[in-house]
Amino acid sequence: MTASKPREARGLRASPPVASAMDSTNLIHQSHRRSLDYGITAHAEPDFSSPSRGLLNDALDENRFLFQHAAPVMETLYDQIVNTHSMVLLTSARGMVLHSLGDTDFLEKASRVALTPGMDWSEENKGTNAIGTALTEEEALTVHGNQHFMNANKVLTCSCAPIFDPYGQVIGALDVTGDHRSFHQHTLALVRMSAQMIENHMFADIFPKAIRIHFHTRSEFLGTLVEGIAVFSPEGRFISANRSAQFQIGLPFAALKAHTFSSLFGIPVSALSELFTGTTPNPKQLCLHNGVSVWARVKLKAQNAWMAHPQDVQPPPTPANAQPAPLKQTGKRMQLSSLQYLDTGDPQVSSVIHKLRRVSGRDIPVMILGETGTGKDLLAQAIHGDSSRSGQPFVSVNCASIPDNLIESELFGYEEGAFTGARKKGSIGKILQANGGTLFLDEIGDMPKHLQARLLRVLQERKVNPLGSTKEMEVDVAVISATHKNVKDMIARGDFREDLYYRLNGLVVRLPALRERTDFQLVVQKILKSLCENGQRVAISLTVMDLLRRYHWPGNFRQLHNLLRTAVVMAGCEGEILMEHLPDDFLEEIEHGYNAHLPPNVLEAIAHSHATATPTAVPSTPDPDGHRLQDVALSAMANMLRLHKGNVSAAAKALGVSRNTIYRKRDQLPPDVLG
Ligand SMILES: Nc1ncnc2c1ncn2[C@@H]1O[C@H](COP(=O)(O)OP(=O)(O)OP(=O)(O)O)[C@@H](O)[C@H]1O
Repeated sequence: MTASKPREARGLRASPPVASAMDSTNLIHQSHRRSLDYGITAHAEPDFSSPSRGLLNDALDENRFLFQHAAPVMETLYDQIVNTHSMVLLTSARGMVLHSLGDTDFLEKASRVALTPGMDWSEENKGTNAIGTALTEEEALTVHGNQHFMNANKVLTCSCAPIFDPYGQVIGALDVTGDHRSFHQHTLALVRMSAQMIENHMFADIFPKAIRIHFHTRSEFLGTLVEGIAVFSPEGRFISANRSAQFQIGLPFAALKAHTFSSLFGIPVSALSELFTGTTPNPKQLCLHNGVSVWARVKLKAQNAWMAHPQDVQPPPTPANAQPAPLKQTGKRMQLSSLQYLDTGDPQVSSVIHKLRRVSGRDIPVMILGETGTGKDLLAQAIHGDSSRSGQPFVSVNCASIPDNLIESELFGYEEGAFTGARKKGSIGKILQANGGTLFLDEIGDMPKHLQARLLRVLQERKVNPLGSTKEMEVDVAVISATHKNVKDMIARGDFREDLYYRLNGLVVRLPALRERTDFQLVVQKILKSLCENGQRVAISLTVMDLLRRYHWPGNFRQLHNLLRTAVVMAGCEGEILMEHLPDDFLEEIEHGYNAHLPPNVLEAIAHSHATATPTAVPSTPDPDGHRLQDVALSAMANMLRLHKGNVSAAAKALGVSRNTIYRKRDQLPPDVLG
């Protein structure tokens, strides 16, 4: 077992701790002393006996979270060092190899065995070596050739970085080991960056329901490895921060625990939803408590919760003709794919997902059509999440929200001093930020005509030419675009370039409006679940569900989310959503005209909820069209009573309401109808 240093002892560093050359010599010295203390002798044969399968399986089970986040990063790291006679290893916090990637041909047979899963590289077992020593010291370091304690390991060069979980505990190590003749001084930097990437991925996953703020003094570093990430409870209590966040805020983890969102960022946490609307809104400038100005992007619980817990999501009912949803294989562990979360049984959505899966990885540009709030942005993120580019950036550009005069520089970037007001060091622009990953062009229908030709050139030639620069830069991005506009009409009017349209529309998919979906009820249940903590689930009355199902939802999911969020607050997470828990403006809208298709029992319930919610305000001022809901309900009752010659039971039965409902309204009904 490795001795764990208290987190604060490591001080404030923006990236994983790494030992300087001098420190490194000291560390190796100390490690040699420890190796002697462990009773290891340099010339002894290391223990390379096969580990028990059970032990390895237990370790894999115990480290599933680490493995899941590290495996994709290991692949990327291996791509960088391929052909260098090296291997990438992931170990547990105790130094057991969990996973290895690479070709062992460069090694003697014994060393080959040493790098297989199950082998123990703790200092106690192998003396000084990069894995064991990095885990003991909680520092990234290289142990090269003769620096190894055991003679048998002196043929190796190893660079290793510890991996910390979001609570500051070392949970494993990432290592590149190779033939000592193939030593490269950049290897350690690569390993450190990869370890940081794993840590950031874990951050994103471990606090799905919290508020996550990503920030950096330079906006172009948002979404990169060096961004600060801090996590707060919905009430603004500090939960965790990565190393870069601690560095930028200037406080260690222990001191941060006494802080809140507002004490660190100067604004109340409640202001965030106003400030950061949309799923990938533009970064905003905030001022830290120490006066440093940072660019920030925020992930709020409600935006992500829906997709956060695959284990919470029941598998959708699979339509008879649909193929079984694919599972992503990550080493031993199977994961549901992001697209799968969105497949909740509506046949139109299932067909969209089916088509998207077929083109996945084929470099075919996807265009998503759909009304506002139908989930285009979420779908784009899911496509990226399921693609081989998922470890790379997903960069979203909302062409409608950037002023015309800024969109060019936002997209293509600019060189220092390219125009008045340009930032000192220039900006790389969104297209280059997305390099290797996915560029999501939201509201593409709003792209100014004069920039369409430039965008087309980038997509055709895969090169970007930042403003004010003579250099062209190669770029590799998957492109997803979205719009709620009818692009074909725009082409006919000459507002959108046809050639750009054909470049973007490799596969066109349309998301149905919420009112068209057949899985409405399931979707409501899932959203409700995501709005409550700790597995609590608020119930919803049949009448309310009926009303929601019949409503036309012009704002689609966005509107439904907002409505349910309010209703859950009103009803409480252990309660039941009744009519009186719905927002007044929604009920008013229904009263004022959207009641044509509502059955009487729903109308009655609405009237009743108003009566209970605002007893004194019932039929004060009728609306201009004279269609107050109260009036509609009363006249329906009066008509039915006339039809049944004053027989209350028969009228109530025909209306689908109780007799008491009619009796309660007796005073407001015309006297002749009750017989
Ligand atoms: N299938 C879904 N189930 C539950 N919530 C969803 C679903 N799709 C989208 N949402 C939620 O609805 C909101 C709007 O989604 P999104 O931004 O993806 O829509 P959009 O079509 O891109 O909107 P716009 O056209 O206005 O940009 C978000 O809060 C998102 O989390």
